[in-house]
Amino acid sequence: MNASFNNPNTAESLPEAANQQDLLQMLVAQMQDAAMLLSLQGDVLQLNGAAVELLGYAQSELESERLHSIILPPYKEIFTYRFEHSSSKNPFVQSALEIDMQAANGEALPLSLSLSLMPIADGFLLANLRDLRSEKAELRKLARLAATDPLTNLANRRTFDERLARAWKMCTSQHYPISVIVLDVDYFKQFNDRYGHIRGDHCLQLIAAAIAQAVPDDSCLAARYGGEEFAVILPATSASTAQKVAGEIRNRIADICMEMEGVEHNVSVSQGIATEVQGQFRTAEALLFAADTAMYRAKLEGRDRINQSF
Ligand SMILES: Nc1nc2c(ncn2[C@@H]2O[C@H](COP(=O)(O)OP(=O)(O)OP(=O)(O)O)[C@@H](O)[C@H]2O)c(=O)[nH]1
Repeated sequence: MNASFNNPNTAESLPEAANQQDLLQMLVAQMQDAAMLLSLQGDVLQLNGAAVELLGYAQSELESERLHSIILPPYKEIFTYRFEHSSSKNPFVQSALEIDMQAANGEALPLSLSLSLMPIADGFLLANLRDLRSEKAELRKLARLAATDPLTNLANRRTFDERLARAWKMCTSQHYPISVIVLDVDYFKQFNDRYGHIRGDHCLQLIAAAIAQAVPDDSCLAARYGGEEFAVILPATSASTAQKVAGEIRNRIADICMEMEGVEHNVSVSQGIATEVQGQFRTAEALLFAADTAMYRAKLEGRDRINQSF
């Protein structure tokens, strides 16, 4: 194909098209949005300027290619099949579909792709490409915000509940133990009353960081469960290992020293642990409730201690 490529940003009238196909190519070249002209079988015939800019390929690099050669799984095989079976009687048309396409620099570009039939001669497909990178980044940011407690940066209660349900299912189906630790800051009302809520907030941040550092790996989750209450999920973790994690949290919190009004102030937490090993808890909620009850026992027994539910 030998279309004359016009500058899409000027209002100069198009040169007279010799035939409909030339006219189609001229129109594709004029489009502001990224577009390609394809044969019905997906051969790339033309990229407009916006498509060259988006994908980074020169027209000549894709001319002998088929569109599915740069579509990434899971749609690669589907597109290969659909193009192979595309004909003027049964063209492969597609409304906006989210796919990943390989750009010239190797990057996987998330795009919305639609394919429309241009009924000229035996037929062409017009592929419209919309860049979804900023939308995806925005969605990831929103998902992160929705999952995180803004004060401490730990997971929030909703994330905790979802992860506990998933971890419970995985561990009980595989007959792995699963442990939960519930932690509550001791005498925190007094702290707030004496030093104010802003210092109280800073204290919660330091405690959250200490808990996060004590959590063994990414399979575990530390969350802010409520005001001054935290919780940790330890999948595939026995009661004795959970006890060690709780001990590590206790040590790290003991190291927190906030100097206020010339006085050093230490904080402590009461912790309750519950572990599901052989079907003693029927649900994840029952396991969490047992850890919470164990934590309250730790409070009653004097605070700054770890209580295991049996
Ligand atoms: N600064 C601050 N304080 C909070 C926050 N959330 C809850 N609190 C405070 O945490 C305190 C909890 O007090 P209580 O439930 O009476 O418990 P406590 O004083 O820690 O006593 P025990 O738990 O019995 O050891 C209250 O004063 C709440 O206002 C928060 O986000 N920031």
